[in-house]
This record gives sequence, structure tokens and C-alpha cells, in this order.
Amino acid sequence: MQPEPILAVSGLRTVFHIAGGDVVAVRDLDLTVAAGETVALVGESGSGKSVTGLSVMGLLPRGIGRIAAGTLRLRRKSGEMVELQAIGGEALRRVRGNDIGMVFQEPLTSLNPVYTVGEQIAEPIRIHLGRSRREAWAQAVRLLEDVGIPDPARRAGQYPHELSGGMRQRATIAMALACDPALLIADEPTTALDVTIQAQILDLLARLQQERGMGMLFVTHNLGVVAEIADRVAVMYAGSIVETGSVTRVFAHPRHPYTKGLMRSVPRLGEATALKEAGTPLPTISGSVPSLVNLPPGCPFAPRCPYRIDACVSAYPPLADTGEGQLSRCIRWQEV
Ligand SMILES: Nc1ncnc2c1ncn2[C@@H]1O[C@H](COP(=O)(O)OP(=O)(O)OP(=O)(O)O)[C@@H](O)[C@H]1O
Repeated sequence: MQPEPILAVSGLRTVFHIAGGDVVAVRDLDLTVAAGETVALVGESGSGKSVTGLSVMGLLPRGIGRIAAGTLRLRRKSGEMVELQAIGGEALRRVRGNDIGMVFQEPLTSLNPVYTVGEQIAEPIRIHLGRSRREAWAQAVRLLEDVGIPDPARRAGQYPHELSGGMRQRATIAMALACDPALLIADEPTTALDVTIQAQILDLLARLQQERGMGMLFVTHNLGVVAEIADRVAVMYAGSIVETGSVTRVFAHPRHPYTKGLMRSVPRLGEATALKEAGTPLPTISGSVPSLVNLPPGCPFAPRCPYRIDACVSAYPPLADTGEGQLSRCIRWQEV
């Protein structure tokens, strides 16, 4: 029997209440992340990737965002299964930072400017794992070394502004890993960094994930990053997963017109220059993402879809099994 996944999300629906009505930011979302597995959520801006991560972490903006349906089950380090949406307050805080580590796009939003880097990494070790100040500090220095920060004992005593952008992101990764979480949620962790640093941070995350056997949920809009880091991918559009499967399979045979369009809009090595010289623009998906307030009944991608037929605009398509664990929310997947 397969071991239970670290994270199992089923039927998630996340809604924001705003002046113009309710925004269904995430719709009927099923997702699992196993130990030692990296699952990427990919899609355009506004597709619901970050809101999915925030729903798992219980960090939706209070009074505006809420989980309207679904279950989110997490296997804690102790092996105990908890229903995240059912626990709140102190219990959820114990899970966050302990069983779930988080890394965001901008390291300065996670790091507090008035405490040293070492203090910030040591704090969750003291709080969640009950270590003494001295032990927690020693562990913080070891973690800084683990994430490739040279001279970690000195760096631990410095403030965030004394570190470069890449170093700061390494420090937030050390902070996220401080309690040896079962699940790491990384939301665009390399987007704010230079290209060379991006590659280093991706390598680092991949190495740490392998060494620790964590599950990783990786949010990105970049298909190149997905190819680099993920085992499985879930492509999101207008709050729904429109296609999912192993990265190898989805990249080799995309079965949803949106995935296909996304892949065509990424230049292959050398292609961008060749197209530029020939004066040909890179293909893009025409049209724009629909408003999430009062979505029409059919497939949300239908207005932009070259495969659209009448049936597409009348009913929301189910996820169809296309084989080998690949699912597509397109009624014409066989022709895509
Ligand atoms: N604080 C909020 N208040 C109201 N609506 C929100 C809020 N946060 C998100 N939403 C809604 O949820 C949708 C999905 O947002 P989300 O941040 O998950 O997109 P994303 O795919 O992560 O995009 P990006 O790459 O730009 O972060 C948004 O388009 C918006 O309609």
C-alpha cells in the first residue's frame, strides 16, 4: 500500500468576499504531495496558485478570504493526520513553521529587519522544539552552513540588510527548514533574484528536499523552473487545475489547450533570437484571464480556446483521465 501523502487537498474551494461580489479564487481543487516529492503549481498571474498555498497554510486574509469547501489533510512529522481547515489559532500556529515550512518570493517580507538572522532562525527551534538558547543558536549556524552561506557563525550575528538578496533567500530557506518540516511550500522563491542566483537557489532547494525527504509544493509562473525542479505539475487557470500529471508526461504530451499555449509561449534555447531576427513575435495566448466574479458556466478557458465547440460553453468540464496519471479538464483532450 502507498504511504499516505504528506498533503492531501480535496475539493478545495476558496472564496474572497469583495465589494463587487464573491470571487472564487480556487475551485474544486484536488492535490496530493507525497514525502520526497515536488509538485509544482503553474499558471498565469491570478490563476489561484498563491491562494492555494495560503489556504494550506491557513494564511488567507482574515475577514476577506475563506475556505468555502473541501478538506486539507496534513501528515505531521509525528505521523498524526490533521485536518488543517478544522484546526485554528494556536494549534495551527504549532503546525505552521514546525510541520510546514514556507519560503516566499521576497525574503525581506519573511525576515524581520530588527533581529539578527541567527536569532530569527533560532526562534522557531526554541519555540517548537523546546531547545535552549545556546542549542538553538548552534543549530541556526549549522543550518546557515547547510544552505551554503560562507562563514555562517559570523553571518548569524548580522542583520538582514547586511546580506545580499541571494544570501537572504538562503537565510529564509534555513528559517523554513529550522524545525525539519514534513512539507515545504515555496511561492515563487526565485522570481526576485538574478538568473544565476535563481539557478543556485533551485539547486539548493532540490538538494535539501532530497536529503530531507520532504514534500514540496512549489508555486511558479515559469515552466522552465517546473521542468527543473518538479516531479509532478498542476497547471492552473482561473482557479481550476486544468491539467496535471508527471512533468515528463505533461511536457511531452500536453492534453489541454491552455498548457499547450503556455508551452508555445516559452522560447526554446536559441529560438528567441532566431524569431527576433526573422521579425516574428513569440506566440502568445490571445485574450486575457476572465474575471473570477460570476464566472460563466462553461470551461473558463473557452473564450480564448482554439478548440472551442458549443459544448465547451455550456458545462464546466470534468477532469478526464488521459492515461498514466495525467488528467485534463478538456472535453476534446484527445484532439489536443
Ligand atoms: N486579498 C485578496 N482580496 C481579494 N481577492 C483576492 C485576494 N488575493 C487574491 N485574490 C483573488 O484570487 C485570485 C488568485 O490570486 P493568486 O494570488 O492566487 O494568483 P496567482 O496565480 O498566485 O498569481 P500571481 O502569480 O500574480 O501571484 C486573484 O486574481 C484575485 O481575484
